[in-house]
Amino acid sequence: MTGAAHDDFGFDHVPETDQSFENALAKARAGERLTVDDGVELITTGTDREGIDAARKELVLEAADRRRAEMVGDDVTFVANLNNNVTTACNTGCLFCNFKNTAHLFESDSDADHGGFTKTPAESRDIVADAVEMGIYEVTSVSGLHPALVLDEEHREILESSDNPAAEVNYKPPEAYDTDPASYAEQLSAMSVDGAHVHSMTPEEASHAKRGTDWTYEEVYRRLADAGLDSAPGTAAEILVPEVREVICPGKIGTDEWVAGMEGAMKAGLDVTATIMYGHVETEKHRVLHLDVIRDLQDRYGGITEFVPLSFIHQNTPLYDRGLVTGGASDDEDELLVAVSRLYLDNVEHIQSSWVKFGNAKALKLLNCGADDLMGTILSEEITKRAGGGFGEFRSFDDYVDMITAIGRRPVERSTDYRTRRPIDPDDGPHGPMLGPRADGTPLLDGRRDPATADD
Ligand SMILES: C[S@@+](CC[C@H](N)C(=O)[O-])C[C@H]1O[C@@H](n2cnc3c(N)ncnc32)[C@H](O)[C@@H]1O
Ligand SMILES: Nc1c(NC[C@H](O)[C@H](O)[C@H](O)CO)[nH]c(=O)[nH]c1=O
Ligand SMILES: N[C@@H](Cc1ccc(O)cc1)C(=O)O
Ligand code: SF4
Repeated sequence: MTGAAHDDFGFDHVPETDQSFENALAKARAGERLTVDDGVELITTGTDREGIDAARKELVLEAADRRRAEMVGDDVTFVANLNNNVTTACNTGCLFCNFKNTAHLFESDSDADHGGFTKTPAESRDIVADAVEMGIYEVTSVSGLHPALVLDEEHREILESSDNPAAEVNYKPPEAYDTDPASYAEQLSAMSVDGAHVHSMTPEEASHAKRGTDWTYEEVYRRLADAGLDSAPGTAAEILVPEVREVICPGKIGTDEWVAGMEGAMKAGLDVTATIMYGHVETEKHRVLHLDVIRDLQDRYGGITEFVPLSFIHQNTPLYDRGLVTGGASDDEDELLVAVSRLYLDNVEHIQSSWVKFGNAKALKLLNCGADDLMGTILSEEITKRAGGGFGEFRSFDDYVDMITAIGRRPVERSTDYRTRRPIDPDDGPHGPMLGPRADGTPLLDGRRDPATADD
């Protein structure tokens, strides 16, 4: 359990099972498909005891580490990428998020100093072009749901012909704002510099790109793919159980809609990732129910390239300010979440360990608890930083090689879809990217270290 008094929320889903820890562990070791009850036993280290049992935890971590080695071997992958968030303007009001700024503050007649930003497509293109020149393979772009953002001009016409667009569909024309973000199509096309892989449009953003129309998610993602989208991030997942979403993100799309969005992306031929954002008000049962939604989706479509555990960063968030939580997940909880993700998601190959959320030391530890991927260089970070995280905004290739070889594993540069992989010889430095459209092995950051990372 995390820093929340679960009783306060009156949740229906509590960690009680008809299974024993020993049975669940035996099934996990044998590679049998786990039930929700099995998952709950493993993630709690047994519902027959209060708190986490240290010896049992080690057994779960060991089983997950072994499963990781069998499924994907000992390589640790990472991608040369850039985060380019287009705008922080958002009215959705998620209580775990401090990335957003209320959209009316961006209007031309507001003189409030909101501290956020909106980029034009030309600005996005320049930022991405610089990073592509440095050698990145992928640009990841996730943003607030700016009321002026539309899928394309046809979408804008539909929204502008609505009688009361602001109230009905969260649309305001670009003229109302200081900066015009243009359309998703224009932003995606601007970021497709020299064929860089564009990883963007979460199901929440796709829902925004579809508002006020009768388009299906598949059609929305097809249009976005035509504009330059290559794969979609499965964020906005948070915890895919309605009673948790009601507390932490009542303004967001529901569980079924999130699944429909992901299905639409996969039907449109795109790869997707899947995430969990945990360590706030949810119980261990909710975590496992979430894994069950992801495993079921992957059984049906098979397009999920990786699962990304995002540990809640609490410091500057409404959930913490309002006393709904007193902190985030403990180290034990992070380790067990990663391990049980590996054991439960028998159909997802890659589990990501995020240095942004965990810091270097814990991110490396998690590579021995079931994870096999260490994310990307990202070069810029806003979501965690604004929430109060302190693990910096980038990692260089030399950082990656040092970290991964320090735990006795082999560093491998990957493409977003993991199909292209380049093992790196640690002795042949300095190291730089080779897979991006303009990459030639020159160090991305010529030996720079992120000041925020010192010795975490
Ligand atoms: C900030 S949103 C941007 C994209 C889009 N607005 C959406 O909600 O999908 C992307 C994701 O960041 C994650 N996130 C936001 N605040 C966080 C926090 N305080 N700690 C950990 N993850 C967070 C959530 O999982 C969220 O879905
Ligand atoms: N886990 C975090 C990520 N993960 C996404 C990766 O950087 C990459 O885009 C993906 O693996 C597809 O190749 N990104 C963040 O900015 N912060 C994280 O915590
Ligand atoms: N946006 C997420 C990270 C993320 C991005 C892309 C992904 O495919 C997965 C996760 C965060 O920083 O919290
Ligand atoms: S998580 Fe996304 S949708 Fe929710 S408030 Fe933050 S930016 Fe907006």
